[in-house]
Amino acid sequence: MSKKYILSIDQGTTSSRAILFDYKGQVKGVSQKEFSQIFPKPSWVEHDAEEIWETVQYVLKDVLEKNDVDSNQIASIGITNQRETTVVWDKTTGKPVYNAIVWQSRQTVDICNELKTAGHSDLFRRKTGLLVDAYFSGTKVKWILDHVEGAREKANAGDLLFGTIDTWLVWKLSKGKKHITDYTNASRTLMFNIYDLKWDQELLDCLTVPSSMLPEVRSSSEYYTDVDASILGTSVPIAGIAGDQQAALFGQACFEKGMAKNTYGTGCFMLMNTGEKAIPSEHGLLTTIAWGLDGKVEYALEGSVFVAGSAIQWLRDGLKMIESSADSEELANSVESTDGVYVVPAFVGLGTPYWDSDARGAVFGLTRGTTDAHFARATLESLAYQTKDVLTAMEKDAGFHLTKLGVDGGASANNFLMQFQSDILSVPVERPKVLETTALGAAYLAGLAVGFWESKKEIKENQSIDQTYQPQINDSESSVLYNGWVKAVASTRTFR
Ligand SMILES: Nc1ncnc2c1ncn2[C@@H]1O[C@H](COP(=O)(O)OP(=O)(O)O)[C@@H](O)[C@H]1O
Ligand SMILES: O=P(O)(O)OC[C@H](O)CO
Repeated sequence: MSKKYILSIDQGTTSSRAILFDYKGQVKGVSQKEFSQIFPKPSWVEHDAEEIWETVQYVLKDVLEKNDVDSNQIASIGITNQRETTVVWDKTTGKPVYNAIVWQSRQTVDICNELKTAGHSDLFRRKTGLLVDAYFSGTKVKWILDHVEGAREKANAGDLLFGTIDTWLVWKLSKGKKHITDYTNASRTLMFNIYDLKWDQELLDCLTVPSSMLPEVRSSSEYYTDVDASILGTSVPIAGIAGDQQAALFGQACFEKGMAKNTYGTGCFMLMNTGEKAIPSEHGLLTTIAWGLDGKVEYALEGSVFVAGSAIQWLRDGLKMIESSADSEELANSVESTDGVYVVPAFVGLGTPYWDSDARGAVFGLTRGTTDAHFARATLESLAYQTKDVLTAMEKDAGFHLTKLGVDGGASANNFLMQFQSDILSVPVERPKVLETTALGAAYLAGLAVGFWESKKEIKENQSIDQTYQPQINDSESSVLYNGWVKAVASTRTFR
C-alpha cells in the first residue's frame, strides 16, 4: 500500500490533536480531545501525564478510523508539543511521580528567586538564551525532586527520567525504548547550552538535577524509532519532533532570516527566524533554537505571552459570558469600542517583555455603562496589545520593521481580533488557509526525514493565504489606544 499521508501529533496545552496531511500539506482529517486542567493552588497549573497519553492514543486511532486510513498508509509521524511542561517518571514502572507541571504554572517562583539571589541570572541567560523564570522546565524538575517524597533519592540512584511532553510521548509510543528529545524542546529547559548544543553541568549543578534523568538530544527531523506495532496495528516511524512554536514557524515556511509568525493559542508566541546566528536579546526576548535540520541548528528570537486564548476560555468557563470561544467575536462586534475598558489578563504574571511573576490580572475603565460586550471586546483586544508589546521589543532587537505578520493558532480564526491586530500594529496580518500550521510544521519535519517531501522549496510551494487584514485606522488613533494599554499594564504592575 502506498504511503499517502504524514500523521502529526499536536499535543497542546488544552487539547491533543492528531492530524493527517497529504503531500500538498492539506488536512485530510483531524481528531481532537480536550483534557483536564488542574489548578491545585492559585497560579499553579498541572496536567495528568497519563491522561495526556490516553488522549493522544485516542486521537491517533480516531483520526485513522474516521477517515478510513490504514496505518500502513502513513509514511511517518511528527510530534509537536506544548513546550517546557515537565514530566518526571519512574524508569521501571513508567509511572509519573507527580502531575506534569505546565509551562504556565508559577509554583517555582521561590526557586527562581533563590537562583537570582545567588547571582546565577547572567549564567543562565548567557548559556540558555532564556531567563530565570518559572516558565521553563529546569526549576520545575527541581521542584518535583524537592517536594515529592523519595524522588530525590530515586533520581540520584538513576531511577527517574525527565521529559518534556515530546519525550514522554516518544517513551510511551515506543513502549519505553527511547528516551529522547529534540534541540527545540531542549532549548526550553534552562539546562541546555544553546551554543555548545549540550546539557550543561554547571546549570544542572545550580538546579541540583542529576544528568542521568535527561534525554538524549536529537535533531528535529530524522528517524528516531517506531511506534510500537501494538498501538496502531503496524509499526510507523517517528521522524519529526519540535516544540509547538518552532513547529509553527516551520509550518508557516519562515525559513529565511527575518521571517516571523505569531501563534494565538492558550498563550501567544511570536518567533522570528535569525538564521544560523543566535541573537542575544536586550529587550526581554528569548533566544531559542528554531530547529536542528540538515546537520545544523538555526535560531530564533521569541516573545512569549502567557495568557491569550486562555483569557477567552476564562470568559467562557469562568465568567460564563459566552458559550464558545468563537462567540467572543460576535459579542465584541456588537459594540463600537470598549468605551475605555482595558483588561490586563496577567493571571500568571506577565511574560515578554516584562517578566513579572508577581503581576496579577486587572480591569480598568469600568463605568455603569460597561456591558459584557465591552468586557469581551477588551479581553480580545488584550491579545493584540500584548502582541504589540512583543513586536516592539523584537523590532528593537532585530533592528528593522516587520512588513507583515503571519498568524495562526486557534484564536487567529477570530476576524475581529485579526483586524484589531492589524490596526494596532499598523502592518498587514496574513492568515494562511491551513490554520493548523503547528501540526503542519511537525508533519513537514517528519516528511522531510523520510523523503515524503524532498526539500524546503517543495514545502514553500504548498503555502496559501486565506485572508490578509490591512490596517483600517491611522497611526495616531492606534497610538491613543495603545497608550491606554501601556498605562493599564503599568498600573497593574504597581498593584501588589
Ligand atoms: N474564534 C475564537 N476566538 C477567540 N479565541 C479562540 C477562538 N477559537 C479558539 N480560541 C482560543 O484558542 C485557544 C485554543 O487554540 P489552540 O491553538 O488549540 O491552543 P493550544 O494549542 O494552546 O491548546 C483556546 O484558548 C481558545 O479559547
Ligand atoms: O499549547 P500552546 O499552543 O499554547 O503552546 C504552549 C507553548 O509551547 C508554551 O511555551
